[in-house]
Amino acid sequence: MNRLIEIYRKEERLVIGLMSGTSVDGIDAALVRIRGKGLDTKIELLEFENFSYDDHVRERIFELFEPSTSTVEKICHMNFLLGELFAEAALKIIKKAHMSPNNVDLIGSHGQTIYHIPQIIEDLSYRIKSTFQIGEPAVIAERTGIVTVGDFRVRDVAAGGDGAPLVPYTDYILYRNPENTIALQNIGGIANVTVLPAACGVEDVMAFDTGPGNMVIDEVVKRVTGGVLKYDKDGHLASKGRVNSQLLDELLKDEYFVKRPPKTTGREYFGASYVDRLMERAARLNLDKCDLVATVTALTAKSIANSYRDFIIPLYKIDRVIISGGGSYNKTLVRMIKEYLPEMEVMTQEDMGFNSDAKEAVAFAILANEAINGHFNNIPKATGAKHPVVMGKICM
Ligand SMILES: Nc1ncnc2c1ncn2[C@@H]1O[C@H](COP(=O)(O)OP(=O)(O)OP(=O)(O)O)[C@@H](O)[C@H]1O
Ligand SMILES: CC(=O)N[C@H]1[C@@H]2OC[C@@H](O2)[C@@H](O)[C@@H]1O[C@H](C)C(=O)O
Repeated sequence: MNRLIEIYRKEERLVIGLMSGTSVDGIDAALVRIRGKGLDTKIELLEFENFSYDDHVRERIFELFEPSTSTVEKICHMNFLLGELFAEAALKIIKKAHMSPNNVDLIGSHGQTIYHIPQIIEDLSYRIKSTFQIGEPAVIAERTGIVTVGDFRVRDVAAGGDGAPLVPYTDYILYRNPENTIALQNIGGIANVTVLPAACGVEDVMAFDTGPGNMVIDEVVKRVTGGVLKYDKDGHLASKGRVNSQLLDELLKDEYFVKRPPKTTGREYFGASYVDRLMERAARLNLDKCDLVATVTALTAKSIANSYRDFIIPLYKIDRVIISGGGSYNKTLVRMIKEYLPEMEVMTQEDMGFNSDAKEAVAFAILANEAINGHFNNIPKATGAKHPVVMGKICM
């Protein structure tokens, strides 16, 4: 029988979700048991691991983000190399679960975003938005023998959306609550929020990127330590510094923070050139290392809090904020968010007994499951798409 029909007919599927985010720390792989579809989806996380990139691979991925260091040859090659690494991650997670590829029905792979242009560019007579994820799903299907769904974002972009954020759809399925309004705040390279009003329908879900998450902090830490540190572990450096309010206020005037949702951003906006300009301003103000790290940590915290005050609180009273992503381990950042939002209960996924790191990989397993069911899996209100679509390209 056609393998796709066989998978389609199953009531329960074993699905692997693969994700590499904007921080480029590694490939998250989650093995999930999924029953049902849409609002009836039930999941059980069976296995999870983050497979770190080695430093050389990470550097080569970073080269692709910058037009000055990227080439078509490097992109062409890395698309296939990452396909191999994603396939390897899938096979390792299967082995860790003491299973074989034959037991697994499906892989949902996000890939690696290397460029994202959510603003409309007028070209010829077309109005073009674009986004680009690599990590060839055909290679994953070939190496694992498992039907692989990849390249999710582009269909939403084709329908007029930003192709992001996509996790709000799975947040809606998994976290909606009849009594409480919940804000799910992810702090990865970029920070994004999903607001699930109490007893919401899918049309009530609000979601957008609030701005930088760890991206600016990581880059500043790399520069002030001469590359010795790659991130501010547990927020240690920031905890020793003092926030410079002059620089913070200047940074918060950025037009991205003023723009109303739906909106998304990425490394093209808050990456290396943004930090070049920021370092120049910091030098003029004579800021020491720890004060600078404290100030950019406050930038993430305050831009999150301001997003709530400007765009969410006028519409909904938030009962609980649940933080996920690597930023939830930065104690200084979490402390600052709590200080800037004193009226809210702020907790982390770990406080709730969940695995914060696995959240996005699990989301791509669910999005793949929806695709196989022919179920719409974007939220037009969050991405700005003109209508719901089924995202994901299927490699048999
Ligand atoms: N113990 C820790 N202390 C401080 N920061 C941490 C810690 N652990 C991870 N991080 C931060 O989290 C980042 C990785 O976060 P995460 O894996 O959620 O990002 P991502 O998924 O790549 O990004 P995105 O969600 O934007 O795609 C690291 O680059 C680092 O800055
Ligand atoms: C284009 C792209 O890769 N965007 C990512 C990025 O990382 C966080 C934020 O910006 C979010 O909008 C999105 O990822 C998550 C997984 C999402 O789509 O929900």
